[in-house]
Amino acid sequence: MIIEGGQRLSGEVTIGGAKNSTVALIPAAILADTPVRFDSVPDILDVHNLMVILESMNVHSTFEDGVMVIDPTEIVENPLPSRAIKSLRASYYFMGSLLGKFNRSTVTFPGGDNIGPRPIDQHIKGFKALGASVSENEDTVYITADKRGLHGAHIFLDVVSVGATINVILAAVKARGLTTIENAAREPEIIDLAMFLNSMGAKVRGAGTDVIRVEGVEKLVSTTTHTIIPDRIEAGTYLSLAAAVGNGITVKNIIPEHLESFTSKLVEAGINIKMDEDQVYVPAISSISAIEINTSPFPGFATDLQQPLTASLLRASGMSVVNDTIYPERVKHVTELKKMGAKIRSENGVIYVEHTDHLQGTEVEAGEIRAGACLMIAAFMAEGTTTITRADNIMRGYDSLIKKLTKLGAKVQIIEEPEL
Ligand SMILES: CC(=O)N[C@H]1[C@@H](OP(=O)(O)OP(=O)(O)OC[C@H]2O[C@@H](n3ccc(=O)[nH]c3=O)[C@H](O)[C@@H]2O)O[C@H](CO)[C@@H](O)[C@@H]1O
Ligand SMILES: C=C(OP(=O)(O)O)C(=O)O
Repeated sequence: MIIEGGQRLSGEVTIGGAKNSTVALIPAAILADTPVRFDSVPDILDVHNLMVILESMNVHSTFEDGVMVIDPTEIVENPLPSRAIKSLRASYYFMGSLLGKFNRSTVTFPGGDNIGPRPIDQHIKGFKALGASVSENEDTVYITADKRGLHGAHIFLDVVSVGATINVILAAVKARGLTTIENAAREPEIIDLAMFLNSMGAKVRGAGTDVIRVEGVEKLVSTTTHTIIPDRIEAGTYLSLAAAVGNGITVKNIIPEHLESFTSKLVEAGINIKMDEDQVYVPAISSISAIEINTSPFPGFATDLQQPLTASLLRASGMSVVNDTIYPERVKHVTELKKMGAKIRSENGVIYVEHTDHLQGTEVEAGEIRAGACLMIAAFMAEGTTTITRADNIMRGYDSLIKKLTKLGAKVQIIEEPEL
């Protein structure tokens, strides 16, 4: 990705469907006994890779103008394509959905972002509680239920995990009896998944609270289109961009409640945002105050938004402190920002951001999706040209990115499209 820095950006940007919902909804779709239809599907690399995985199971899908139709009625059990599986962390949701569908699943341990260790012990604990046996061989996980299939169970998650909460819901939705998940994650994407499953006849209650009850049903029949919620992380990224280089930017199609921990930090930094029912306006900013950020599970400040906002904080007077308690090793952006001249350092997982007058365009690497988003914002702040390598990491999760940025007046291009 090549970016010419130094211009102020302005205008409107419309947020797409949430990546972290979509990557759970697509694996969930194979549980259905009918075709399913989603709209507001983001045009991102993760979605195209998930379509490759579906096709390998003879599940045909189409994707046009944000509408995706998935037909799982002819699904067959096949080995999953390891390159596509390893391209995104969320392919681990096929563990839960294949287990729910066929009473067994074999999934290569997925990749995902380079953000530090990403254990799945809580997912495995949940599958075992539902009656499955689990074994691992190198990078493959084999999960099998006995002939009677999965049964409901009481599961207390030892850590608040989005991934484990979703995987247990997927496995439990067709299991015999009642499953109770305690200490469940409360992210909006979990509510979105529950709404989709319930629209097909599932009985998932309590999503959005820390106790979720799933009563197993035999059939899931889709009769409506499920509209995916707006991406709060994409919205937060454009809001960070607006704080960094905006000359008046409106971010449209948001759910303000999903962004409260983030927008309250903007307010704390002295940014005079104007919040409406489903959009937020950020005026041109003359000064930003230093702030402290601690990430935590929803409704706390999202781990996925510490990096984009860190770039904007280089403008702040004084020293900001960013502490990612979810993924303390998620500091890939720090060394790259330094190459651009940023006064920033990380010590024991805590990032210290000092006011930086001048950033210089250079070559930097997007080590993971949100580190990439941070570098993109820094590139717009910098003088001269910045080349971001491994930009495929950014394209994993930002809908129609080049089109949206160009509309705001950005000079940005991708010179080599990522391969599927
Ligand atoms: C709670 C939280 O902020 N979750 C974020 C996390 O979700 P993601 O689903 O990746 O991560 P989890 O919510 O599952 O993990 C949260 C924490 O629990 C730990 N853990 C998780 C599963 C497990 O079996 N064992 C275990 O110890 C993880 O190492 C991590 O420290 O990253 C995603 C991608 O950036 C974000 O969209 C999510 O909002
Ligand atoms: C880390 C992220 O994605 P994933 O969990 O898909 O790797 C993210 O969305 O910031």
